[in-house]
Amino acid sequence: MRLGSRGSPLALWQTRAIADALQLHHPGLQTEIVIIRTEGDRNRQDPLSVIGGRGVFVREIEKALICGDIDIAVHSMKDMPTEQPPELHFPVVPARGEVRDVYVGRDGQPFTGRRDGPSIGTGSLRRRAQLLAVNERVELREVRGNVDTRLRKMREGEVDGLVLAAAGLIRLGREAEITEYLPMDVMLPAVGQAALGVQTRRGAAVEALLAPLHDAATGWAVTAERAFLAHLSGGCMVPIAAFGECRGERLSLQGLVCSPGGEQVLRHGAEGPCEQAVSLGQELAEVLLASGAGDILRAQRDGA
Ligand SMILES: NCc1[nH]cc(CCC(=O)O)c1CC(=O)O
Repeated sequence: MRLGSRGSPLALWQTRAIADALQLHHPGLQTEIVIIRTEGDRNRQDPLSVIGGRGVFVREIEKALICGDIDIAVHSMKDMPTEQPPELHFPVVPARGEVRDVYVGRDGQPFTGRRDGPSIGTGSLRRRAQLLAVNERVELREVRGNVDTRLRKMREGEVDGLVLAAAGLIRLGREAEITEYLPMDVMLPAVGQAALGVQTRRGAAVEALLAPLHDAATGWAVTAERAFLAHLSGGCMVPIAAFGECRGERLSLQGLVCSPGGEQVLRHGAEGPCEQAVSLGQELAEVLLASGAGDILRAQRDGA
């Protein structure tokens, strides 16, 4: 089985984890990891908002999947646009780990409760807006590069701190650098954060082999989060966040839309049966639209 992956250390860790899980369930299965360079990997200079965030880390990988160069693709679910080529899908969603974002501070001082305005490296509109909403004095900078590069630049003094996904740091073995886990009420994570997107051609024979990797609770949660995002027609260019969680048969979902400067934060929650994950996400999006999210999203799209 050929598994397509980006070449970053995080992407390779994630793809190896899927290959290992497959071999555990199917002893003797041969796997090969095929590294695919994406536009996001090639273009390290321009901000993501200029090269067009939508799908820049996935398009080439999807092409390889469609033409049969690889059998499955392993992505960070967070980086996947809500729409994908009609012949592709995610047949399984493996269990996700720690979903929260974290603050990594150069001097080890936590972010929450600070009165001064630290300089923080993050290009994510979602993170920028939520940081500004709790501390309008923060100075936001874009620090590009993969997780290791960003940590190095921060340690060298380019910024006082970084906000990153806990999952990425933990996977790279750099959990010890975490200064503070940001509470969900300060920093709601990205749709699909910490989950892996295991993508195949619809109906491919490999789907039977993937079946044991599915985690129903993560699957429902991610389905609701992505339905929420899709209903807002949001990509990664608008400050949108969501977090779904299954407890038994029930699914709870929190969703957030905010203005880029953090002045306006619209946040609501919903709860329902797991089986209704899609409508739960859509209904929560409707609640936010009714409370003014449409204006924020429109202004962001027109003005950006
Ligand atoms: N945007 C890049 C990206 N894609 C997935 C992760 C981390 C793992 C995850 O959230 O699934 C990261 C780094 C980060 O946001 O800190």
